[in-house]
Amino acid sequence: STDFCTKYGDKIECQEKSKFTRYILYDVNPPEGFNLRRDVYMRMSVFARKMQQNFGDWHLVLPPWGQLYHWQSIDVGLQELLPWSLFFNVSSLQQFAPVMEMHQFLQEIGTSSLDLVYILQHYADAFESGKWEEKFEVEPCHEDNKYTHVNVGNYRGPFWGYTNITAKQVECLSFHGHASQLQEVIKDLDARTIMFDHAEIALHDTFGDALYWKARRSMRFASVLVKLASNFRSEYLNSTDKADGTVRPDDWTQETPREGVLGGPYLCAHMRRKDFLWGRPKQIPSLESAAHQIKDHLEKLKLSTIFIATDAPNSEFQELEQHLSQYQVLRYKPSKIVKQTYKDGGVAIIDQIICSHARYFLGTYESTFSFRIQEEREIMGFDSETTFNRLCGDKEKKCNKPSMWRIVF
Ligand SMILES: C[C@@H]1O[C@H](OP(=O)(O)OP(=O)(O)OC[C@H]2O[C@@H](n3cnc4c(=O)[nH]c(N)nc43)[C@H](O)[C@@H]2O)[C@@H](O)[C@H](O)[C@@H]1O
Repeated sequence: STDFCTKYGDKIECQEKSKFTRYILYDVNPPEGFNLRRDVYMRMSVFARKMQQNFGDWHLVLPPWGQLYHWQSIDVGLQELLPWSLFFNVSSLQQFAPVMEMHQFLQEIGTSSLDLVYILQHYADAFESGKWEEKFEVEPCHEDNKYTHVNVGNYRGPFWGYTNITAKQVECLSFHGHASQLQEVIKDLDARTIMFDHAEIALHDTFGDALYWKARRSMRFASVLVKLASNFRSEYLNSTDKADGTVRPDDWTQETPREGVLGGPYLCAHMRRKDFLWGRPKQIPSLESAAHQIKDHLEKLKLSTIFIATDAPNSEFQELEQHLSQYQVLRYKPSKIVKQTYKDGGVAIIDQIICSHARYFLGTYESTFSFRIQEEREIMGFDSETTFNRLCGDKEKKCNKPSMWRIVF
């Protein structure tokens, strides 16, 4: 088979292609938020795992976090080029798929010019034919993009905010199908470093089966965030893993199916506000109505403590507190040092961890932030009735419960 050669000073070393380490990189449509990006990661990790199983030593490079629209705090320093280890346990991820951080990739590869970038795009007629057909093809770009051709074999682009990364070739790839189809796209290429932009266009290979859940279970949070959440639970919510029945093995591969987990003696409501107020006006309750709904649940559950996870400004939180004055209403307020170290993403994860341990969870309609909490509770073994619930809009006639995506081992 073809050899790959690398130049070290004036020496050239060649190796058989199948034995050479090769790298897949990706990025996502800029406006997408943190929790949809986690979903895209799952698709890409399944794809990279299959590449490694079927076609040699392929690795997935974790795209650094940064510049997300929702990360608006100004008192936390730059929220750019953040490694995955700030939020997730990377060794856990590696037990599912061959992933590495960007800084490790840059160290290993010793060059910052990627061989090939594919910008995924939908087929122009993707939603017209109604016929399901997996296909892909290099085509002219349908829309403007942020890659510019500087000179032959040299493109500049966003590249997660790295100004020193460039690409040798950039193509638009019309794509329709599952992430695994990307195997067909690259398996016979000679490129060593291939990036997919707009990776969200590739769909999950399978949704909700054991492999999907393995990828999901491998996404353990960074242990320091778990610790910060545990400290808050024990200090303010009378909640410990031992008492709540949520003790888990450190290693996710050792986790087994569980049922009927109790959870801490509090209700958690994830109250998505901000852009959802105008994006989903019918399904987002007023603060007064949210308080009423929460009260009803507290009474049924005979609980008196409520934890609120929200992106709402403090003034809205205080108004909600007033409507619920006979109960204990809590919100996680990070210390300055926690906020500066773990930033908006880390604080959001701490909120998610606290909610995932509650006796009962109320989410927000179509929020991926709520979906990720639901999955966490499925993994831990909560009864689905305590998990798949949501706040309803003030005038919503038919307030359907969220779809139940039950865990499969
Ligand atoms: C309509 C879509 O909605 C999607 O939002 P949705 O799924 O809720 O969920 P996310 O994609 O996570 O985006 C919401 C972001 O807002 C902050 N946020 C939301 N809720 C909370 C909370 O309870 N606590 C804390 N600390 N932070 C919160 C957090 O930074 C989070 O990543 C957007 O990502 C898409 O771009 C799009 O706008």
